[in-house]
Amino acid sequence: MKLILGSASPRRKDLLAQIGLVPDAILPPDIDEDPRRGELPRPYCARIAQEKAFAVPAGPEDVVLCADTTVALGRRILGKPASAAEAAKFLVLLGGRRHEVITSVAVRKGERLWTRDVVSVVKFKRLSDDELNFYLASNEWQGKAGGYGIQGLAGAFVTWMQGSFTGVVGLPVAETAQLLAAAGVPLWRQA
Ligand SMILES: Cc1cn([C@H]2C[C@H](O)[C@@H](COP(=O)(O)OP(=O)(O)OP(=O)(O)O)O2)c(=O)[nH]c1=O
Repeated sequence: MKLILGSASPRRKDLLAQIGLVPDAILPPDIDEDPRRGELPRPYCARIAQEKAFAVPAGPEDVVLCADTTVALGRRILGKPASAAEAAKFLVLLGGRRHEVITSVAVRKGERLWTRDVVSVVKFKRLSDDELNFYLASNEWQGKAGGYGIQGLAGAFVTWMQGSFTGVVGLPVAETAQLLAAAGVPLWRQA
């Protein structure tokens, strides 16, 4: 049995290491992440995590771990911004209000699938022009859902949150440990 992390995200690798797990292989999936017309954030996020899990090549006894993180403002999905201008638009939308961060985790062994959606709520302060420009210049918005990373400079914008901090960063470690245990991955074993 091999543990395969199906993710190009360095955060997911680090969060897995936080619970003492080093994958035998890292095989990032390549799937179409465009939302379907009218698709709501949570079903979208769950669908993408599952599609990622089935897109990773693995043997019948191997365990594949994939996740997707989606920022949702009401029914609206804020994905990874394609440009600084789009990141600016997202950050202005997020300023002064609450939004949801959903991370869906999918663990697959052969045809069996274990899944979990972890929903957190994050509140941003209203951003001044200086804060916005400083943040955009940092480039920390790149490759992150909603155009920010709570674990970096944007942590200073977060006045309140409820849920799973590790979930917001990309892999909710408590729920992931449960799913992996269900799939038979040995956890809490002395080296
Ligand atoms: C909201 C938020 C997201 N993110 C990141 C986590 C994810 O890496 C990224 C959302 O994109 P994802 O599509 O979930 O993941 P990814 O493209 O980085 O990697 P892969 O699909 O190969 O697993 O946003 C943070 O790092 N901090 C945050 O506060």
